[in-house]
Amino acid sequence: MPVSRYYDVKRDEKGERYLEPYVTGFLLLRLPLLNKGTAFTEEERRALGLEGLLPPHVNTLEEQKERVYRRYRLQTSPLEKHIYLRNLQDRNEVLFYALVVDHLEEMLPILYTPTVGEAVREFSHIYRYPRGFTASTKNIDHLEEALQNVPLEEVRLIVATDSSAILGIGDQGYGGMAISIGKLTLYTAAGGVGPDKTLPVELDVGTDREDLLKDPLYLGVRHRRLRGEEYFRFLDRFVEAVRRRYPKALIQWEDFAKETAFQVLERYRKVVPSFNDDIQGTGAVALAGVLSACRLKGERLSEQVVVVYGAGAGGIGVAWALLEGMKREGLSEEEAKARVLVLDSKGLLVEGRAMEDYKRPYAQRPERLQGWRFAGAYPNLLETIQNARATVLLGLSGQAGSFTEPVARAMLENTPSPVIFPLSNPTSATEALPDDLIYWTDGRALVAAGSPFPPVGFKGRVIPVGQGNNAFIFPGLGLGAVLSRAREVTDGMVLEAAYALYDYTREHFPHLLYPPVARLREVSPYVAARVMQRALEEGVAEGEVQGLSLEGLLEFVKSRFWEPRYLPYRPAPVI
Ligand SMILES: O=C([O-])CC(=O)C(=O)O
Ligand SMILES: [Mg+2]
Repeated sequence: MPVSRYYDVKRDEKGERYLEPYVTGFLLLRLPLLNKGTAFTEEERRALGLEGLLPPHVNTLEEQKERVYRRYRLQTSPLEKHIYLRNLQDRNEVLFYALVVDHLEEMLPILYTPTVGEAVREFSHIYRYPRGFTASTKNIDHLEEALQNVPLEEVRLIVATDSSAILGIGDQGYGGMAISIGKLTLYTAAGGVGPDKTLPVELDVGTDREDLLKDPLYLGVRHRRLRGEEYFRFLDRFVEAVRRRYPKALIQWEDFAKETAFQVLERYRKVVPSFNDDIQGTGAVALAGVLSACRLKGERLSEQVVVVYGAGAGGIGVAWALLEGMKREGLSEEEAKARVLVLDSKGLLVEGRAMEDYKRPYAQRPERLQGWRFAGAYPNLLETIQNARATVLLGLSGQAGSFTEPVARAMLENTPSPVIFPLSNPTSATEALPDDLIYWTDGRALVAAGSPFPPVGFKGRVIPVGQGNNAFIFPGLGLGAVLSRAREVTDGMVLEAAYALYDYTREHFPHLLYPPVARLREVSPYVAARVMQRALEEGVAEGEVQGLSLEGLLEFVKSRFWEPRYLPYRPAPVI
C-alpha cells in the first residue's frame, strides 16, 4: 500500500529515495505534502504537467526559505505570525518544516505554547484550511467510513483532544484542534516523525461554553458536551475505528478535563498504545527538572518536601512521577507520600476530606498534620508551605498569580535555594512570572516555567529560565513507543523518558534545569532510544529492534529521522 492515496515514496536503482505522485498538474500545487512550489525543477515541470503554471525561475529550498522568512518577520503580532506559518504549512509542508527547523527557538512559541493558546481561542474566527480529522456527534455513527477519507495510509501518531481542558484555559470546544495540530508539529520538527505519519484529531463531543454555542461563527457541533456513558461510547467507537484503520498508530490523549483524563487513560492504555500527555508527559518533565534542581543544590530528591499546587491531570501526574522518583531513591510508599503534598482549590488533600476518587491516593494521613497551625478546615497553600517546610513548589493550577510574594518568601524560610516551578500554560495562566520569583527570593530560587520566558537579569547575573514543558518528553516518548512497536506505553517507559531527559541535561547542560528548546531535535531521539530500551526490557516491544544496544537504538532512531528536504519526483509509470 502506498504511503498516501496521492503518492508513494520509493527507492531508485542506487537506493536513493524519490517520490512518485499519483496526481499531476495543478493539483500537485494544491496538496501541501506534494507541493514544492517554485522549487519544481524544469524536468519535473515538463514531466508532471506544470509548465506555464509556475514562474520561470527555479528556486532552491534555501531561496524559498529566505523569501518566506522575510515575510514572516514582517508579521506584526504572535497570532499573525502563527497564521502566517500555518498557512505555509497548509501550502508546502517541506518548506514549512525546513523553515521551522532552522528557527526552532524563535518559532516554537508561535506554533506552540503560548501562542497556540490564542489560536485555540480564536480558532473559528481565523479558520482557513481543513487539517486533521474530526470525530463529532455528526459522524460518530459512520466513523470507520469517515476515517477512510483520510488519504494517509501509514499514520503512526495521533494526538486527540476533546478540548475539555486546553492548557490552563478550560473548555474550548472545537478550537482544541489547534492543540492537536501544534503537538504534531513538534513530533515532526523535534521528533523526526514524517508529517504523513501524523494525524491531528478533534473529538467534538460538544461544548459547555455558552459564548461559543451562541457565536454564529463557531465551527463545532452546537450542543452541550456528552457525558457519562454516552461520552465513553463515543470514545470507544473512536478507538475502535482507529485500531481498524491504523493498527500501528499510537494515540496521545491531550488536554482532557480531570473528570475524564484518568479514566480515558486507564480504559484504553492496554487496548491501544496510548498515553496522556498532561498526566504522564508533564509528570515526567517535572520529575526531570526537579532532579536537575536537586543535583544543582547538591541534595537528593528523597530529602525534599514537595508541594504540588493544583490537582488536575497535570498536578496528579506530577505528584505520581515525584513519588516514583522518591521510591527509586529508596523511600517506602508511605515515606514518599508524606513528602509530596497536593492541594486542590479547597486546600491540602487530607484523608477523610471530600474529594474525587482520582485524588485519594495523594491525600495525606491526618497524622501528617500534627502540630500544624492553620486557620480554615484544611491548610491553604501558604500554610502548607510553612507547616510542611516545603523545599519544592510546583504550580499546575491554571491560577495566574497564585504564587505571590509571601508564598515565595515562605519557601525561602525553609531552604536557602527553593525550587519553584510555575508550570501552568499559557503565559496568561502562569502561577508567577519568573523574574518576580527571582526578585522575591533575592536570586536564590531555582525557577523553571511551563511557558517560555526570557532570561532574568539580576544583580549582574543573567539567569536562564528553563522551560519545563512536556515538549521535552512527548515527542521522544511517542517516537520511542512507535519505533519499538510497543504494544503499550508502560509507566516504566514514561519514567525512563524523565530520567533520559535528566541525564541528557546533566551531560550537556550541567548548570541548567532543562536544555534550551533549540536542542529539542537532539533531546527527542535520545529520549526515544531510552524509551525503546525500556520497552525491550519490559518485553512490550514487538518491532525489529530486538537485541539492539542503546547506541544501536540511537542509530536506528536517527536513521528513521524525517528531514525536511525535497525528494526528486518521478511520474508514476502508465500501466
Ligand atoms: O501544551 C503545553 O504547552 C503543555 C501542556 O500539555 C499543557 O499545558 O496542557
Ligand atoms: Mg496539554
